[in-house]
Amino acid sequence: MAGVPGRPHVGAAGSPEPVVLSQVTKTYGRGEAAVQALRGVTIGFSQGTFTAVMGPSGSGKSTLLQCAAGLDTPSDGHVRITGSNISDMSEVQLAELRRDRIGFIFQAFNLVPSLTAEQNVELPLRLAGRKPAKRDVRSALSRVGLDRVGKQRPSQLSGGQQQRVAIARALITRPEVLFADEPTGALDTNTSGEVLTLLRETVERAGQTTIMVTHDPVAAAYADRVIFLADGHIVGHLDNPTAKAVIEQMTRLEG
Ligand SMILES: Nc1ncnc2c1ncn2[C@@H]1O[C@H](COP(=O)(O)OP(=O)(O)OP(=O)(O)O)[C@@H](O)[C@H]1O
Repeated sequence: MAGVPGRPHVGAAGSPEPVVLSQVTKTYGRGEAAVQALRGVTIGFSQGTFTAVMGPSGSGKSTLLQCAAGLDTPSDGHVRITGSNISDMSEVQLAELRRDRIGFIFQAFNLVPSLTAEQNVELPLRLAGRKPAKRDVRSALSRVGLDRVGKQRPSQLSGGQQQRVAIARALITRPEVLFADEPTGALDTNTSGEVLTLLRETVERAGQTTIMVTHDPVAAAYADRVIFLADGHIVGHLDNPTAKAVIEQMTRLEG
């Protein structure tokens, strides 16, 4: 898994892998209270693919996502994001990486309540000291199907609309990788379908590398690949998953 610093890793299939984990372990706490959340995870995420991460509660899904996104550092092993080993980066460099090259979407939307939809979408650019062009902000909202709500605040929007604003905000910087932690966990079935279709379209249209943690087999079926975690290990994967195949695999893991 060695690579040239600053260049994306190239996976076995010959495609670039903007995110690569090599023998990653993560232990929380010490001594008797220590919890091993990840126990030697090695995986690459190819450019332009959509991966779902599934597994029983406590299997390490969120920890994997946090380490893969540079929000947390592994106890051992290496994480390379867009070609850089995050262990070699300072806090400032990591913050810049997260700001400029990575997008995040969370279950709880995490919009700023006092800002309008447009101002929320502009926020990552403002934080990076860039002046957002109104045209870019409107077109980001338009791409997620929200042409008319730019001046509204989050409390005036439905859950699905709020998550669309969060997606527009995550994509405004054109990040190399989009991480989503349970993005449909707070949405009803129909709205979930709309949000997942939007994520799928972004992968197809913009080649957006997307990694999503989910508990929902129907959501996982929107991905190109599902990886399954159990007890901190990757224990299997499914390519071109169907919800039925995902349910079968999960039943085996939880049984
Ligand atoms: N900050 C922390 N401090 C201590 N233990 C933690 C911490 N974060 C996670 N853990 C533990 O690490 C293990 C993996 O947690 P993680 O949240 O990654 O699992 P998960 O698969 O995402 O679970 P869920 O589906 O319930 O969200 C669990 O045993 C959890 O209790």
